[in-house]
Amino acid sequence: MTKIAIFGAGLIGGSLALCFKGKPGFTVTGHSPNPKSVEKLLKRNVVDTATTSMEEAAEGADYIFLCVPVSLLEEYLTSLAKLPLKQGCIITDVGSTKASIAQCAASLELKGVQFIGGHPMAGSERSGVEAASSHLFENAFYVLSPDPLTPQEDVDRLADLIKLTKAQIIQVDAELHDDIVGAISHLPHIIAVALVNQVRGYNEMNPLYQNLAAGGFRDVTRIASGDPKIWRDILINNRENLLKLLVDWNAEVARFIDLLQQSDGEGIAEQFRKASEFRSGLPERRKGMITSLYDIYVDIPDHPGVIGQIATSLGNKKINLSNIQVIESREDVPGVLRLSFRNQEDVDRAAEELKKQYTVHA
Ligand SMILES: NC(=O)C1=CN([C@@H]2O[C@H](COP(=O)(O)OP(=O)(O)OC[C@H]3O[C@@H](n4cnc5c(N)ncnc54)[C@H](O)[C@@H]3O)[C@@H](O)[C@H]2O)C=CC1
Ligand SMILES: O=C(O)C(=O)Cc1ccc(O)cc1
Repeated sequence: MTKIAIFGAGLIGGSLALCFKGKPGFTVTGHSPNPKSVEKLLKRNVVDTATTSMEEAAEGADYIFLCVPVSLLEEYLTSLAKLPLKQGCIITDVGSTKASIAQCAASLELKGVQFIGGHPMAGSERSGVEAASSHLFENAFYVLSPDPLTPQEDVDRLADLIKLTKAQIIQVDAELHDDIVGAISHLPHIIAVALVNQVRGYNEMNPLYQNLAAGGFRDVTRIASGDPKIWRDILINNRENLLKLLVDWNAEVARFIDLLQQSDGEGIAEQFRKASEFRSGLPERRKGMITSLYDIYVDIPDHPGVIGQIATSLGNKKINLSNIQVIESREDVPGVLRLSFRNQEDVDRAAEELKKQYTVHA
């Protein structure tokens, strides 16, 4: 039996556990210091066994996944290094930053055990094991940041296991990872939060701001709902990169101030053209980062009961909806419904079914 131990089975750890659990030859153990969390893991059937004892969870494990908030990773790795681990055990993590944990691993004496940093580039603004899904990582990138001295066969062994998540594995140096992910994930989270808070301030004077906020505002700010503690840790950990990125962001803001002061319409249009061109080159339907869900959009006439009819027709075909959201709905104007699913198969089946009656944008 290959034993996989998951430390911190929340959104990411729980989703990994679901990818491994039930596969022939594998047994999955969850660890949390909190007895209520252990109980919940067992009740939700996310793991085969669960324990509050770190020693018990780690004992005999072939793979250990550290899935706790970034600020706890080093503490966990340091504690594990003191335990009698199985020879050949691979310890990995899922933290959104990679340089500090790599430095910590390099400073420890890990005898007969390898540490290989990892980061599944998929997730959501939700947290906790309640939001876990075995489909979370499908088609997403999964970064591995091995130290250059790590034997390739160990990296390959971990990669083979991670393939069960259906993610696409890519190796990136830890420092470079933090630089790039700072720009494409951490900075956007700061911008989304700052923008929401700017509008929240205006809304205190006039609640019409909130009422009118739809479409673009919602799309661009979804990630502002991320878990405050998880994001506090990520931003503090990657602060050096983020401070530089925010200087560059200030320059982008200053450019728009300048264009507006000059009423430079051509300059503004040029900014939109360049952005649109780059954005259209982004991978489609790749989960994680900005596009995160399997969504379809349905134009709906604005009359009572239509949402219920759509939900019922999908239910009749046993197609599971993971989320439903009215994006725009005004009197006499067709609204748009965003339907989210857990996998591509459900997206395709739902689109086929709804196309019979509605205009569907997949
Ligand atoms: N949220 C996301 O979309 C993504 C998060 N990550 C990384 O994954 C890791 C976990 O994040 P999520 O699963 O989103 O968070 P989560 O809040 O859903 O799960 C965190 C887990 O750590 C445990 N935990 C929290 N505080 C603890 C403590 N003091 N002692 C012991 N256990 C504790 C929780 O009980 C839970 O099991 C973080 O390092 C994060 O940077 C990586 C990719 C995506
Ligand atoms: O929900 C989104 O779009 C995300 O940005 C998810 C995400 C959050 C944190 C990560 O380290 C990786 C991916």
